[in-house]
Amino acid sequence: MTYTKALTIAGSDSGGGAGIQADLKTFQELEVYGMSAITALTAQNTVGVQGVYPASTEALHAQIESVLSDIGADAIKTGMLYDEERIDIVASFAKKSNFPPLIVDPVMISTSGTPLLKEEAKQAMMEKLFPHAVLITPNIPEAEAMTNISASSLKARKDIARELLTFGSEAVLIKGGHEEDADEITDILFDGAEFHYFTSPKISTSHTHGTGCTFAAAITAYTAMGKSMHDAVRAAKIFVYQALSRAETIGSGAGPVYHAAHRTAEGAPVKMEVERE
Ligand SMILES: Nc1ncnc2c1ncn2[C@@H]1O[C@H](COP(=O)(O)OP(=O)(O)O)[C@@H](O)[C@H]1O
Ligand SMILES: Cc1ncc(COP(=O)(O)OP(=O)(O)O)c(N)n1
Repeated sequence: MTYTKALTIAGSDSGGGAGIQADLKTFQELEVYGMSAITALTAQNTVGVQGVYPASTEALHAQIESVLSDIGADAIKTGMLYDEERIDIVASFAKKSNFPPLIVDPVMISTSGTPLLKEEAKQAMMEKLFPHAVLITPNIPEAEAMTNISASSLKARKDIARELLTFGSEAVLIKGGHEEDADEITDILFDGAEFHYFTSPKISTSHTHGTGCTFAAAITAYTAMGKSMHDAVRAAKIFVYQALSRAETIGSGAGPVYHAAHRTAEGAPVKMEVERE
């Protein structure tokens, strides 16, 4: 048997709910061999982020080099990148012609409010990394921060997707998890030709820690398996819905999603629509 392999380049969450830990749990659950290159350590739990400790640039470069020069990967995901120096390192690998499909989750700030990317590195991420990505996966605050467009309507989100696509990724996925006062949540995938809408009921829970990381990691795993972008997003949306629906109280704050939920869940109510540009 040949393993399907995926690499995550991201920060470590000591609490185990987001970052590298969420990514590796997701890869394992989907039977994808997971590897990691750590950009920064965070001291983090369900209440918040108590400390951020970047890995040296030398250490980051060496981790990626070690993994890719020997084991290789069928798809790669980025999460917390911390600053421009670390973005430059990832971009120096990503620009190589044989680099695997890259999914960029443009992590900027934790839900608890701690910056995970330096403000001045935002532009570098957009200009240096997005052109190498098959997909970028901003949530609503990230999409707004990168475009200065308020994502308050469907029309605005479509405009945001169009603008973000100009940075050169093959597709843009605007996640709707931060939609307030909604019964349903819609994620919008745009590839320049079509808008795909993925809608599910909004699960009423405060235990949403790690949803974005888990979603992007599942997309990466399905991409590594060879699924089309549309099919990878659909399957990942089902995976994260199931994980959210079984999130339990761990710690005293926002608990993590439960990555093993898909083992016993019977599907998920995800609707899909498509619209031509
Ligand atoms: N309360 C919820 N109910 C159902 N799905 C959710 C909920 N919150 C987030 N999601 C889904 O989880 C995924 C991650 O979205 P989001 O929470 O916006 O990302 P992030 O964690 O980066 O802020 C998306 O597929 C989104 O639709
Ligand atoms: C180390 C680390 N990386 C990323 C995040 C953000 O996680 P995400 O799943 O996007 O969202 P929240 O868990 O913050 O809602 C993180 N917290 N830590």
